[in-house]
This record gives sequence, structure tokens and C-alpha cells, in this order.
Amino acid sequence: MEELQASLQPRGLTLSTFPDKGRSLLAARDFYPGEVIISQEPYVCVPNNSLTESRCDGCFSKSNLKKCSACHVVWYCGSSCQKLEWKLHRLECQLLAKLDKERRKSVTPTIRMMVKLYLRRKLQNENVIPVTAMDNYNLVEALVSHMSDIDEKQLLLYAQMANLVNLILQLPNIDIKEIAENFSKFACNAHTICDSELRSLGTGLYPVISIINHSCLPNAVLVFEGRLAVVRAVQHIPKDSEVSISYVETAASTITRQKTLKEQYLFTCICVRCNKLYDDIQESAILEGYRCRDNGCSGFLLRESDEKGFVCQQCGLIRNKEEIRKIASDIKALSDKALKCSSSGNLQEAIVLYKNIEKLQKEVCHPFSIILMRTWEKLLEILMQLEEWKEALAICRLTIPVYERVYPGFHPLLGLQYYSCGKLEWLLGETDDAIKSFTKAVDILRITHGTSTPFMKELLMKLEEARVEASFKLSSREDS
Ligand SMILES: C[S@@+](CC[C@H](N)C(=O)[O-])C[C@H]1O[C@@H](n2cnc3c(N)ncnc32)[C@H](O)[C@@H]1O
Repeated sequence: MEELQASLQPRGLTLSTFPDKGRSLLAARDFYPGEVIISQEPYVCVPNNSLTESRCDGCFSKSNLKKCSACHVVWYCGSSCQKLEWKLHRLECQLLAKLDKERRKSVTPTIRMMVKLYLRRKLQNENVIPVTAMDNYNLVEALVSHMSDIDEKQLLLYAQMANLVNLILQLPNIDIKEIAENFSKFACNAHTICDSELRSLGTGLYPVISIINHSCLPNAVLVFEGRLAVVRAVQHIPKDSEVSISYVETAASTITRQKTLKEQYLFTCICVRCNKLYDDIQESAILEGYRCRDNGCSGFLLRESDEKGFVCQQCGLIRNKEEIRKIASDIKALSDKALKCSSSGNLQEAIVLYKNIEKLQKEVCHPFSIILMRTWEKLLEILMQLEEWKEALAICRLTIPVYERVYPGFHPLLGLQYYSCGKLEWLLGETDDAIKSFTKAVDILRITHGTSTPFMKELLMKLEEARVEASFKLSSREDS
């Protein structure tokens, strides 16, 4: 770790260890919103390839793919990506090619990532791939695994997966227990690699980025430029304070966030947001609870002590538990049907069902409820697929106030939602509104995504084009 400390120092970073959360990354100088704190290439990564969708192993793109003719498992979009991966894939390819057809089907992305991890370690040990302070297997060894917190069922699954990896690798002196522990390390430390619009593309292990702890109110954000993981400050991070990112969706009540963190990452979060008790009860009731039965009241409800109903914390009106239970069960039945319709491609029927869900949710959910927000997101997604732009814009606009509230400050999801709104407004000829939305998107995304990626260049170009169009419209109006 001394070597790593030495390489972090010139970047204005330092490592520390806290008793309640282990290693942490600290700022050794002030960082400001939009500044890159650290970036790292993956130690290993794999695309989300499945039987239904394939991606290039080098750049994760979906176009012009050709399957490796020897192993029939890995895809490439062209020779440059194939060359980039060649040193490692040469070994992997020989191993995968030896497997029979049925066995090859069991080589999931996670199994492949483990195989690649051991092959990369071997290549670094043999000096085929260079070792640096930020790129070496010791960093993988130092990752937390939480092995003692894993239940029997999960342990058994990791043991079976480790056996399969061993069978593929056929390396002498390999420790099956260590492979199983590494699967647990993947679960606690690996990151989902996303595109600029936060759509999942694959998974990667970034052992230095993995030192950054979680906060439900993070001061930094992790985004990807291709496979490169980039952490940017979204707040002023004063010298000596801890750098934090969020591992999970922050638009959720503390109970939900803590449950997800415990299930997926095996820890109980001790961040400031999780420790704020009163505000949190109110916040959770707004995000995932019920609204007052008086439509003019914006109060949130809490359960009555005798459990008969819910009391509005603003006007005191009581809402009957049975009434809420009935609506909630109707919503559940409709949601099951809507999900079936949308996954079977029956989008028109799905729209009708989601609109009915929205109507019922408006009766019971607080206007800032994330449950209602998820329904709007689903409606927006389907309306976009159906190219119903006007309706899509109306729904997109509804989501903005909720997004503003649940993703405050420089949050990529808020920036992306403004971007979607702007694109719809521009398409529908509402140029002035499009300029406002693109500007808001730029203000946020230049901090979270930087300005040099093709994605940001496209957004900046759209804003420029919209401005030109607006001034053209204005001058044509003045001329006539
Ligand atoms: C990706 S690692 C982060 C680095 C880790 N602290 C280490 O020592 O390697 C995730 C682990 O760090 C700890 N951790 C991260 N954020 C935490 C938080 N907000 N509260 C408590 N523990 C946390 C948990 O043990 C978690 O499983």
C-alpha cells in the first residue's frame, strides 16, 4: 500500500483507515465541483453478454460484431478491439475452446471475469503485462470480501462457481477457497460499467476506485468514459475530508437504501443521511408513503398508534387503512399485468395500464413520491418507443420537480432528465424551452461528465443549434 500512497500523493489524495468502515480515500487538497479526483482502467472487465444480447469485449459496442472463431464465446467489433485484448484473450481463448458446447453456455460474464482475473495475474507475474502501483494483483488481494457475513447458500454457490473456474483455468496449485472469496470480493467491490446515459454495459473491477466508500449523500460521482472509470467531485471537497460516491440509487427511503446496501454489499451504512433520524421519518413517508386525503393539503401521513389508519402530519386528517390497502392491492394487480404487457411488446395495452396505475397512485401517493415517479419513468419509456413525443414530453416535465427534489445538486440523473426534456421540446419545435432544458442539462452534466466526451460534445452542439434556430426564428419574425 506504500507504493499506492506514493502514487496517490501527487494527485492530491491519501489513504486512511477508519475502524467502522475500513480503508478510505481522503482529499489531501481541496477539490471543486467538476474536477476529476481519480480515474482508473479496469484490472479486468466483461460486457453484459447474454444469449439475447452481445457486446464487443473491447469497447462494449453492439455494432458490427463478429464472434471469435476459435472460442465462440467472445465478440469483437473490429481488429483494434481484438488487438487491445489479445494478450489476455489468447490464453482465455485456448481454455474456452476446450470446453464442450454445454459447458460454454455456463460461462457467464461473472465466471469470465474471474477467469480473466487469474489470467491477468499470471501475465503480470510473467511480466507479459506491466505491473504499476495502480495496476497490480496486490490491490485485488487487499479488497474486502465480507466472507464471514455470507450465508450458507451463497457460500455453496460461490464454491460451485469456483469449481467451474478451476476447471476452465487448469492452473497448478490454485486455491478454490481463494477463488470463492474473490467472487465475494466481486460482489462487494466490482462496478457496473455504464454509458454516458447510465445504461449498463458491463462489469469491471477497479481496485483503487474500490477504496472509495459509500455515502447516501456523496460528494463525488463515478462515471465511465468507455471502460475508464472517472470519479469527479460534485461538491467542494475540503482538504482532509473523505471522498465518497453512492453505490446505490439514492432516491429511496433509508430503510430501502440500507436494505439494498446490506443485501448487495454486506454492510450497514453509517453515512450522515442514514444517521439523521427525525428528518428521515418525514422524508421516507414522502418518498415511499401516502398522501393526505385532502387534495389541497401537501402533508405526509404516519401510522396512528392504534394502527387503524394514517394521520396527516400537517392537517391531522385520518386516512382509513382499509381504503389504502384496497387501492394498493389494485395497483399491485395492475402493475403485474402492465409488466407482462410491456415485456411481451404489447405497448398500447401497457400504456393504458400504466395510466390507470398513475391515476390510482395519485390518489394515495405524495406528489413527491418516488413510486409515482417510477410509473412516470415507465410511461415515458414506452411513449418514446411508440414515438408519442407530445405525451412523452408532458410526462417528462412531470418528473422534473420530483427529480429536482430527490437528486439535488449535480446529479447525473437530473442532468439526463433535462437533456431528454430538451430533446423532446426541440423535436416538437418548442425551441425556447429546449434551450432552457439543454442549458440546465449542460450546467449539471459538465460537472458530472466533464466536457470532452463525444456525448457532451453532442449535447453542447444541440444547445448551440437550438440557439441558432431561436435567433433565426426571431429574425424571421422581425422581418415579417
Ligand atoms: C468497495 S469497499 C470500500 C473500501 C473499503 N472500506 C476497504 O477497506 O476496502 C466497500 C466496503 O467498505 C465499507 N463501507 C463503505 N461505505 C461504508 C459506509 N457508508 N458505512 C459503513 N461501511 C462502509 C463496507 O465494509 C463495504 O463493504
